[in-house]
Amino acid sequence: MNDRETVLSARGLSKSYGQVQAVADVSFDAERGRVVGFLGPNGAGKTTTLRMLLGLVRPTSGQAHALGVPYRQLRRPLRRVGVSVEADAFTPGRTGRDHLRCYAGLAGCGRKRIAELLDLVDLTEAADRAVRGYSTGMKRRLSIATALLGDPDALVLDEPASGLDPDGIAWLRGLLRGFADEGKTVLLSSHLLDEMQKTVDDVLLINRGRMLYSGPLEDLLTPQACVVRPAAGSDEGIRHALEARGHGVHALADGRLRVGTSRQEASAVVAESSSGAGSAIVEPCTLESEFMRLTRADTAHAAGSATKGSAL
Ligand SMILES: Nc1ncnc2c1ncn2[C@@H]1O[C@H](COP(=O)(O)OP(=O)(O)OP(=O)(O)O)[C@@H](O)[C@H]1O
Repeated sequence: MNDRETVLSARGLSKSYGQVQAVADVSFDAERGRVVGFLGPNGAGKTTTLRMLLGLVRPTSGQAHALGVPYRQLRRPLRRVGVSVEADAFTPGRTGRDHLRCYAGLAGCGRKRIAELLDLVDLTEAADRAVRGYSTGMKRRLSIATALLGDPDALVLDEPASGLDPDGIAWLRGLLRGFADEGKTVLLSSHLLDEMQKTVDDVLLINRGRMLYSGPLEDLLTPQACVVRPAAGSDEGIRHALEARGHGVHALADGRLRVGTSRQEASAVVAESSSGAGSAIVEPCTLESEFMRLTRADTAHAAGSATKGSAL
């Protein structure tokens, strides 16, 4: 197998629910050895796409493949693609250990693997308690253990970090990195952008069901752009100074400005502006800044098109 082997893929995937276009013509490849973050605002279409990939939702059009075939055609799927998409899908009266036992047969593993995984997700002590008494984070850990049971080639995880405490989130980051470093593939959705910036190799960014960006994180975080945080009262002056020099400026949700030039150039413009040096902090782009820039621009574009359409 070569390094750039596609493990999970979508081609022209679309899904409509009546008038709602949940996913529109989405294509991507998640490659071997990569952690791929699937990001987007609420209602963007992430869960619907993951569910189509896993054969849980039938696409209106397009195809999704796991290891070269539709997920439902995989033989021994738990050994190929580990899945955590509904962290609450447990029988409440069953213990954590019994839950894993139910899937162990399908995953082709025995008691030893169950004990190892309970240990890995820090549930050994709680293993013989009913899942109904588990906290949200404990259920999430059990769901992750279930995904890992068959020692699969790939993991598909929908918001795996939600409900985990800070130690748990750091643990998950290490787990996913180690998994990818073994040459396996992770596709995960999350709203925790700082965490995703520390975790992922590639980014899929979706908004209104459409793919806005698909590629390496490092290409998204280009040094040819930066984030300017103006001091109170300086924002208008700094914005005008940057725009007067021909730099594209996008206001982020929290008053910061995402600027299409290097940090060095932005710092020089700030220093020369009427507000003067020290009136703003200039920082590198982050996954959060690029997420906000791309999704806000796309949403504004859609709103503009809708207004134009209704005026006709
Ligand atoms: N079963 C369904 N019936 C009708 N509409 C649906 C259904 N499932 C999803 N949708 C709609 O499809 C769109 C995408 O939803 P989806 O759950 O895929 O988004 P998401 O990106 O996972 O959102 P979140 O970040 O909030 O979990 C939304 O408008 C949602 O209301």
